Amino acid sequence: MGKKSRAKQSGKPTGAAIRAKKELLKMATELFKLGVTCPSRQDEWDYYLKLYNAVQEFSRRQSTACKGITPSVDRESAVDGFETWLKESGVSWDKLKLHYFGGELGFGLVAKEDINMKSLLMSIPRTLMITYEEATKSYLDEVIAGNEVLSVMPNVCLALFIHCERCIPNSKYKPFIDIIPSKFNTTLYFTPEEMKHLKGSPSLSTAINQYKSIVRQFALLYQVFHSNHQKSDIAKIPLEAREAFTFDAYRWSVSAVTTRQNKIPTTLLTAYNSDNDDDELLSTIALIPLWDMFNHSNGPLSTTYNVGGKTIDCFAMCDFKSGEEVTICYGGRPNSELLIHNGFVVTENPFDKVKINLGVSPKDPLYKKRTKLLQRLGVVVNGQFPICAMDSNFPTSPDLLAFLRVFHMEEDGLDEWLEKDTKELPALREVYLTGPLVFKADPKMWLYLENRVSLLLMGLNKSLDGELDSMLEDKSLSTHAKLALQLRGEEKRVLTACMEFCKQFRLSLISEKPIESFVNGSSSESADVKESFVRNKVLEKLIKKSQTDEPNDNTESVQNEDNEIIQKLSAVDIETTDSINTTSDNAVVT
Ligand SMILES: C[S@@+](CC[C@H](N)C(=O)[O-])C[C@H]1O[C@@H](n2cnc3c(N)ncnc32)[C@H](O)[C@@H]1O
Repeated sequence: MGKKSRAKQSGKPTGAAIRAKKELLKMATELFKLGVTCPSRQDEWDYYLKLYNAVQEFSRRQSTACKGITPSVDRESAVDGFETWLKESGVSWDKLKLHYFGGELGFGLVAKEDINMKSLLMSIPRTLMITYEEATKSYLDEVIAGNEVLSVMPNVCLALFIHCERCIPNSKYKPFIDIIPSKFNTTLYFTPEEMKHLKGSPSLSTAINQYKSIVRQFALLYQVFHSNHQKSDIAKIPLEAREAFTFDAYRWSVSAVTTRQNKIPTTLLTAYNSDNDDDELLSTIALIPLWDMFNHSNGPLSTTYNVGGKTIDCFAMCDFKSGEEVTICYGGRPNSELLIHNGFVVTENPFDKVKINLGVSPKDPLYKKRTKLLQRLGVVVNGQFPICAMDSNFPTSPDLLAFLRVFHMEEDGLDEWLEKDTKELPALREVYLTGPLVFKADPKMWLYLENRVSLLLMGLNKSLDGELDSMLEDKSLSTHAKLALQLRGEEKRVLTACMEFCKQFRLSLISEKPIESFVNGSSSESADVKESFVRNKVLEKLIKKSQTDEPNDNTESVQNEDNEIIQKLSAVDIETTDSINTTSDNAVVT
């Protein structure tokens, strides 16, 4: 008998298997290095393709070298087992039944009878939930405590714990895990062909950053599992979970967390002062069976945590007719977050926001003074500011207004505001200003924002060409591609409304009171002419730029232009924190 077959028979790894594992470990190190790279905005698409291909290559090698596979269960056949498990655990949900809607929605809950607003729909005991606290008390305890990433990232721990429980055949959570979808529509599941439909949207960078974070976490955890598997903290993690730790398995658990997790109070609650309003200290994250089968629609939050009974209690957020789908509200999330973390987009979402990058250039001669005033206002000098859907409010946030006003101040204005008492500073955050506080530069500020937003719109419109509806009906496009297009369509709606608001607001400012200093000694009529000249000049340059660049963030290279206004159109690269950015404040009111 040869060496190879003897090794096979004894169950010991062969030389080839050892070499393959070493090779994978080396590749994981490279993947990690690639995952910590920070590409510039211009390079991010190429970077994403490189990272995506590296992950594909890793997965291909891993699937031939390793025997571990994560179990995959058909959801519909898991329903009976799930319902029996709920019944045996004493969960009562008599007014509802599970229903499979198919398509994007998957499962949901339907009313078995007419339901009145505020009636109790279900109570789920804490003992059935998969929580971060449970993970820290499990076979993962030592590795969580000893690893610098895991010890500070509960959502990563929860994802890892779910992965492990999914691999353990006799897990107590098996009936729950079996009913979770086997695939998701989060952007982690997008191919580059699908992701490319996000080009032009500011959400592309966020989606790429999210992908990058998850690759980095995967590569790190792979190394932890495989570089020293004899260490006691690693050895106690079930072998089947370590063997089946693939990128596909990790993105599944991450997506299970981001689409289904919620905050509940920590069991350490009594250890803290109950007056403490630091939410982070008081809450932990959990996957809540059955409650996580509710789909989302807008409405009031209607779930509470019952401290005495240790249950989450969910109440009807409105009346529902028998046979109607019963939904809850996941909270006020913008569409870009909904797509990236939850895998869906809401049409005319009143909580929608589109982020724009703004920053004061260090080359600005007034950089120090602007920075000082922004710091006094508690507003970032370089950062992302949201443009909000007009449905519920103004498109601008108070911070954005304050930033823009400081950004447009002349030196004497900056000096004046720097001398003011802190109590007076909030005026800079107001949309409407009256009396002596009217800012001379406000029309210029609204024009700037209008230009900045029209620039984003130009990027969004590229390849959308006003034909969104027909594109969404195109049967050759995948669900993911359509979700990306839908997101861009919604972002376009938000930005168009904002642009119109800026224009109307500026015109009303100019028409009510000609502002002399807006342009040198001019009347409001010549101010308009000058404005439109400047605007056209800005747009002309930006169009030129957007024709040669990736349309993601069109402002970056105009930073060095000599035109005063163009010079101010600066953009910054913001690295998102290392996180799996989970759904957090969905609906449990603690
Ligand atoms: C907490 S789960 C709800 C149950 C889920 N439908 C299932 O089949 O397991 C959240 C997921 O449901 C889907 N979903 C929820 N509300 C939706 C909506 N309004 N439109 C489209 N999909 C929705 C999304 O895929 C989301 O990630």
